[in-house]
Amino acid sequence: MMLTLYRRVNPVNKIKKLTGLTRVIGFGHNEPPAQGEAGNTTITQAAHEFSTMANEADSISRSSSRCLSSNTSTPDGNPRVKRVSIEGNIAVGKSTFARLLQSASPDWEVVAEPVSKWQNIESGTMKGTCASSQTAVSNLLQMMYQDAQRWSYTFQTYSCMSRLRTQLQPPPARLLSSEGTPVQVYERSVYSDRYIFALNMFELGCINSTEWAIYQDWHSLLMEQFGHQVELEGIIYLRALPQKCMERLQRRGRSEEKGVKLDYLNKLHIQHERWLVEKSTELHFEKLKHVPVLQLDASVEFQSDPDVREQFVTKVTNFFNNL
Ligand SMILES: Nc1ncnc2c1ncn2[C@@H]1O[C@H](COP(=O)(O)OP(=O)(O)OP(=O)(O)O)[C@@H](O)[C@H]1O
Ligand SMILES: Nc1nc(=O)c2ncn([C@H]3C[C@H](O)[C@@H](CO)O3)c2[nH]1
Repeated sequence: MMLTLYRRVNPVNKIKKLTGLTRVIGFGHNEPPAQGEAGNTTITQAAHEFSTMANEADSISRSSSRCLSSNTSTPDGNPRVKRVSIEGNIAVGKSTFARLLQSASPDWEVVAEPVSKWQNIESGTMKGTCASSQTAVSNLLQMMYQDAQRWSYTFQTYSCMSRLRTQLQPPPARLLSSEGTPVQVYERSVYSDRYIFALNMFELGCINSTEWAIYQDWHSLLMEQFGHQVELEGIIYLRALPQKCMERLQRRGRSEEKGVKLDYLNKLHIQHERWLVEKSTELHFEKLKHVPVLQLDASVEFQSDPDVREQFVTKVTNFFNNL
């Protein structure tokens, strides 16, 4: 019997060959990311083709109502403690803003992005010379920036898993007994993992079509299984132009981000705008399509200006009260 194997042509690879974008995004210090938008539209079309294919069987019906054991519901079925994520480009100021919120009200609990986990993955033990052993530690954030094509898929599996853990953390007792509007605030979410970063890496060719299909498959399964526990009631979008984010990124000087180029921040900015402003990103979770978004101008300097800080806190308070 003869077996015929058909090899599907990966349109992204084909496009990369056509446009010469063989290393669409190399953050490694010897591999600057390609400048300009060459080929991006076509890659985006290919991305859409694949995301449609991978998701036909994947349209999510919300999982049968899984109750939050640690977050009691109001009579209308909504969780007592609201859940909001802060979204925005790299170095736009999410952690800084989160600290401001944390100090503004005891009813708000901020949960940081698990960056330090990505920088310190215990990856086994190394035998030392004199019978001692040392723990080997990998920095996945650095590995991803140095060789995006090799490590992006691995990075997205780990970032998404660690975000899921973060979002599943029960609210602290203080929030459960609050008489105001208690809110758990996450720095980014399982949704930006998919609709900002993983999607962007796919469009850049750093995640191939097989990896993207697999990512979407398990992401949808997890969202379905964890149902209401990972849903958000609101999103705060901190918006600033990529140039401003670049200035802050450089000022912060995180060593892993040395190779990040303005072009990459431009692309991430576009993904945020599509998802949160233009609403043109194809989403697969019904509730997410209707989550209210509070957009704040993050380009203003608020650290040294108490009036600006107060205005931000007032806007956020009103937003939370209306969720
Ligand atoms: N409103 C602001 N005005 C001026 N500088 C700011 C402002 N917000 C943050 N910064 C500075 O910009 C840098 C990046 O801020 P921060 O670490 O809060 O960004 P981030 O969005 O959390 O980053 P990441 O995307 O890596 O998680 C820091 O050096 C911080 O002090
Ligand atoms: N590739 C990729 N996928 C993600 O889901 C993701 N989330 C955050 N980051 C990068 C941005 C900052 O450098 C740093 C801290 O936010 O980590 C990500 N990078």
